[in-house]
Amino acid sequence: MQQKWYNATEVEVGSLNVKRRFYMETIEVNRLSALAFFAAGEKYKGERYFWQNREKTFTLVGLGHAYTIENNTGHTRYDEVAQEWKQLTKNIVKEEDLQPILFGGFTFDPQNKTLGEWSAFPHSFFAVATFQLVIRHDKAFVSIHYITEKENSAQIFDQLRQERDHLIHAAQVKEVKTYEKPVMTSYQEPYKEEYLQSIQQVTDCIKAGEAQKVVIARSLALQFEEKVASPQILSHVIHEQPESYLFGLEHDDMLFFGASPERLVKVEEGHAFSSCVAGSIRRGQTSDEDKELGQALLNDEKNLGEHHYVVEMITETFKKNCSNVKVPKQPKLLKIRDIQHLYTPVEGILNKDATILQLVKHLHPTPALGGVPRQEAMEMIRAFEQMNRGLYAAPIGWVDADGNGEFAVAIRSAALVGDRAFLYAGGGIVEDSTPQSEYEETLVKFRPMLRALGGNLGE
Ligand SMILES: C=C(O[C@@H]1C=C(C(=O)O)C=C[C@H]1O)C(=O)O
Ligand SMILES: [Mg+2]
Repeated sequence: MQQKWYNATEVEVGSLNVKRRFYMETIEVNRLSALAFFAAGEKYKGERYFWQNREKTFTLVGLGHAYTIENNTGHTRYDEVAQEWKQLTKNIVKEEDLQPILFGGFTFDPQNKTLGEWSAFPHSFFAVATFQLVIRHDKAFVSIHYITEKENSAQIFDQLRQERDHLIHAAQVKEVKTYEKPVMTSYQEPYKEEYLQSIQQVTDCIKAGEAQKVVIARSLALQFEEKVASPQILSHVIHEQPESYLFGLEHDDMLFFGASPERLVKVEEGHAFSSCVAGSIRRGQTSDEDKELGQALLNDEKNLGEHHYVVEMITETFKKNCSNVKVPKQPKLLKIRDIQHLYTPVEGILNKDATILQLVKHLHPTPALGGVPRQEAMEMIRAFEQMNRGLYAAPIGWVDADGNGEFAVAIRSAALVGDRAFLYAGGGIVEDSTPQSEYEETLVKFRPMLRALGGNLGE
């Protein structure tokens, strides 16, 4: 077991300029199960997270909060998080695999005042984990982070080391535990009529020239026989949705989780990447039918319209923040288990003064989840949707202290609160949208999380 140790560094954090010491230690460990590591941290329930990138080359698990950055401000929230993170990490020694990671998300819309399952959730919520597991290209590292105002912390740190060793031991299992799916006792589509009507109304507004595209979403409400545990759900999310970002973020009694195919932004050593994912059709029953559906999607005016707005906006944002911006002229197909989308990757070289959190600030919400023009679309979403999106359709992901990081758009997602779950899905409404087909599109988009939760929609 290779062991690396950093001396404690003293950094000043927060607006009060309290002197805090930031202790960290990282060790490389033999292969272990990320899910078993998450489950072993039961003691930290409410303060855990799980993340895996689309390519499955980077897995991140956090147990316990060494430090959190939270705020409830509006447009300044991105800069505030960036500022506090910079303060916290400015004096630490940085190496790729051996540095603290900040994981969390920004809610979809701080101006939405609708009450519900998200009422207690901060509009920015990020954490540095007490125990952080990183699996990168088959190498696993476990870090302890301890941030304190106390002068003498040697004893506490020793206790954390013991705890870490237990967690690692529990996660180095030969066979990962399998979990049953929860037993669902009720399935509801709240405000279904209002949703169908809103699609008509939004389409009418678009025809009247009030906006060009608006993404309207709705939720499913599920009830289970008993409380559902986070590892139980994550085990099914992991196994059933291999082609996506997988994420789970606990906050008090809630687990927000999902499997999203959509990258908002990734920054790696000065290169920035985004993806335009908009326009949808179901998968075929046979490979011939699947190809036909894909071809139909690539040539469908309505879906090309939905897609085009996203490409235009992301390209424009990249041109303001990057050089060498590359965007293919035609979308490709992105095929995932239940659905196929139109997909256009965008990339560039980040300008010297640009950062990943700035890109998140400018990109969110893209017209894939908000609309065009942005402000008008956001107002219509606030007016028509009978829910608060919380982290659904919002940026979720991580940054390190070097400015690398990745954010997914948290779609195909759900919030689990005790014995209840809320699933979210929507679609891009344009001039020629119809309520019934949009409704059906949301049913397809609910499928992955519904399946993970033990339900199905007549598949
Ligand atoms: C809004 C969602 O997805 C977005 C809307 C899409 C569409 O309308 O075609 C496709 C992908 C996403 O950009 C969702 O999954 O809830
Ligand atoms: Mg659509």
